[in-house]
Order: sequence, then structure tokens, then C-alpha cells
Amino acid sequence: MTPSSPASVAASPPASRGLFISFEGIDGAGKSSHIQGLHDAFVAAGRQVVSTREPGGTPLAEKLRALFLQEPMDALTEALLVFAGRRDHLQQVIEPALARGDVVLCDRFTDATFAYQGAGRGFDLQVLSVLEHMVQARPELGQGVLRQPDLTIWFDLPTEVAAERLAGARAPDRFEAEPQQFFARVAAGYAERALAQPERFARIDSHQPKPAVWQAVREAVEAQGWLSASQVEG
Ligand SMILES: Nc1ncnc2c1ncn2[C@@H]1O[C@H](COP(=O)(O)OP(=O)(O)O)[C@@H](O)[C@H]1O
Ligand SMILES: Cc1cn([C@H]2C[C@H](O)[C@@H](COP(=O)(O)OP(=O)(O)O)O2)c(=O)[nH]c1=O
Repeated sequence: MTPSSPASVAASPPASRGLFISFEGIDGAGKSSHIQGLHDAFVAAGRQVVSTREPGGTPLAEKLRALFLQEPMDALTEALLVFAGRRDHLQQVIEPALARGDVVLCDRFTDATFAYQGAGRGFDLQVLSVLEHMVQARPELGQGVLRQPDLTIWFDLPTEVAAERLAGARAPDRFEAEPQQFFARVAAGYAERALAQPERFARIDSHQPKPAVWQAVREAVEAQGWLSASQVEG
């Protein structure tokens, strides 16, 4: 039997497939509260996990994040900065982790750009789509194939409830200081993205007590067959 025959391939232990999971929602929707819980659940299931975030995730992208969150700028500059950081993040962290077979948990990804810069700021969605195609292209898999999350956990919450949760919780950054109408547009932007790519979106009703939200998060992941039922509380 040659080393490359199917039987000899099957004889080696199956490598885990890398999983890319993003977390989205308006500010205050409650996603940060559950990322650590999911991290722990995957570790308990024997997986290597990389928890990361956008904007940020690499030394360069974290520098861009600080500018992005604090300095006044127009929507095109916001989009260029966030996609520049995303490119570095993909190359330095996300793609290597997925190639190793790790689970990547990413606090926000490109859906946030469509929701915040696109729907929130009113910036041209086609330009965002061009940037998305440049930054996330996977030419080795064919023209037009993009790196996208395998699953996007979307925390959906009425804007007024998110505002109440955030009030006094932390010093607002440039986005958190926006009025509720801005977040209503952002929420509509997420809904539009979820409608366009339903196969990878799991909508979580975040207007529930934390344990119920955690249960819904776990169920969304288990529905993909990625975690066995049991283990770890969020
Ligand atoms: N289900 C919930 N019910 C009530 N308060 C919550 C819930 N989930 C999160 N919070 C609180 O709301 C605030 C924002 O939550 P956080 O997880 O930081 O949101 P995000 O990361 O989406 O901005 C925090 O003070 C957090 O403790
Ligand atoms: C990834 C991304 C985030 N943002 C915004 C959303 C958030 O208001 C902010 C930072 O996100 P986040 O890290 O979720 O903030 P926090 O840790 O304070 O909850 O950046 C964009 O406007 N566009 C993007 O592409």
C-alpha cells in the first residue's frame, strides 16, 4: 500500500477542522458576557481555542483599534482602518489558527463593518463589499471565495434595553456615545446581513436573563454538532 492511498490516510487520527465563530450585535447586547463561557466549553471538549477580537487581535491592529475608537474620522477612513487591521488579523492570527485546526472565537468581524459603517454611518455597501473581497479573498479555493465565519452568533436586543444596560457600565467610546437612532440603524444592518446569509447566522434573543442567553448560545453551537450537550456554565 502506498503512503498516499486512502487506507493509509484513514489510518491516521482525524485532525479537527478549524472553526471560525464570530460574535455580533449592537453595543451592550451582551456578547462579551458569553465568549469566555464558550471558550471554556470548547476547551472542555478538548479543542484548542483562540479568542480574539476586532478591531484588533494583533499588535498592529490593536494600534489601529485605539485610533478607530478615539479619533474623529469619516466613514471611509473608518472602513479602511478596520479592513487594514482585519487583513493583518487574518494573516497573523485567524488563518494560522484555522490551519492548525483550532477554534477561533472572534468578538466582531466584517458583519460589524456592514452594520456600523454601512447601515449606521450610511456608507456605500458596495465599496464595503469590494474591501471585503480584497481582504478576505481565498484565491486558492477559487475566484470570489471569501473567508467568512462558519457561524455568526448574533445577539439581538432592543436598542433601548442595550442603552439601559450600558448606562453607567463603562466610559463610552466614539461608537457607544452615538444616539439610539444610530443603533437602530446598526441593528437593521445586522438583520439585513442575517437575511442575506442565513446559513451562517444564529440569532440569539438577548432580552432574557444571562443563563437563558447562555443556553441559547450553547444550543446554537451544538446544533452545528461542535459541542456535545453537557459541561460548563456560562
Ligand atoms: N442577559 C443580560 N441581562 C442583563 N444584563 C446583561 C445581560 N447580558 C449582559 N448584561 C450586562 O450588560 C452590560 C453589557 O454587556 P456586555 O456583555 O459587555 O455587552 P457587549 O459585549 O455586547 O457590548 C454589562 O454590564 C453586562 O453585565
Ligand atoms: C469590528 C468593528 C467594530 N466597530 C465598532 C463597534 C463597537 O462600537 C466598537 C468596538 O467594538 P467592541 O470591541 O465590541 O467594543 P466593546 O469591547 O467596548 O464592547 O467598534 C465598527 O464600527 N466597525 C467594525 O468593523
